[in-house]
Amino acid sequence: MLNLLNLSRRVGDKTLLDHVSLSIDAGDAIGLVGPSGSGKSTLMRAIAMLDPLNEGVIEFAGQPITGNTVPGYRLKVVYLGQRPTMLDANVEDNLRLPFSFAQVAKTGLSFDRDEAVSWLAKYGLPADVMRQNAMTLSGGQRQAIAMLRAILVDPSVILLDEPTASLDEDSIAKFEKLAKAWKDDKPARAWVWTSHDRDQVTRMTDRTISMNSGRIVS
Ligand SMILES: Nc1ncnc2c1ncn2[C@@H]1O[C@H](COP(=O)(O)OP(=O)(O)OP(=O)(O)O)[C@@H](O)[C@H]1O
Repeated sequence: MLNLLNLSRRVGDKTLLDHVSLSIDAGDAIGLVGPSGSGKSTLMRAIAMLDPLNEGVIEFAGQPITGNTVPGYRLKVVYLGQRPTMLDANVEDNLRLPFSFAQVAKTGLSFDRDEAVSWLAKYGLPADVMRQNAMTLSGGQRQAIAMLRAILVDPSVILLDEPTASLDEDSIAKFEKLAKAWKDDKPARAWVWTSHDRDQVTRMTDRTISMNSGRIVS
């Protein structure tokens, strides 16, 4: 589904990614591990095409992604970081936000409130949370809303970059359950998940890739 070929990223004289190649297949659940500073976030952001590359090609569904194919690709391959940005607005407005983007409108997707409410319920939140200001949510709830905002646009791959690093045990369990519900819903869905918690990597992924110094080492 997704082929990364020889991705390199340099900033000044520093090499952040050094000729990284990787295939992500439909249904994959990949754990990306490595010491702090080894390049995991840099690789995840590169896969999401959020940062420029000096070298390399990203192919999605057999097509190299460049120029006018990038915006559509960004809807299918989505990055979720540790502290996602929320609008100072209610949860519903936050969930509706992607649907105001021209690129999403082009796909014909529209915001489905009932679907949003059913995902909230899977996380254990009642429908009236839709009216709550997102700034008043707990860290775990905010992360769940950020995940739902991604899910509602129907991506193929989610890049989960230490999504639960700052959460308590209960919120971690609920987030993992929500993520599993998304993945199990369609077998072709895939994720790459970075975490310093080895137990979480074991729970949430089928194969592990290790990075060091901007390279995949195993
Ligand atoms: N924009 C940038 N400019 C310069 N150096 C950067 C930039 N972004 C990241 N780096 C450096 O690249 C290296 C890899 O950073 P990255 O955040 O990808 O590591 P990581 O493996 O995700 O670490 P952690 O596990 O702590 O999150 C680090 O040395 C970091 O300081």
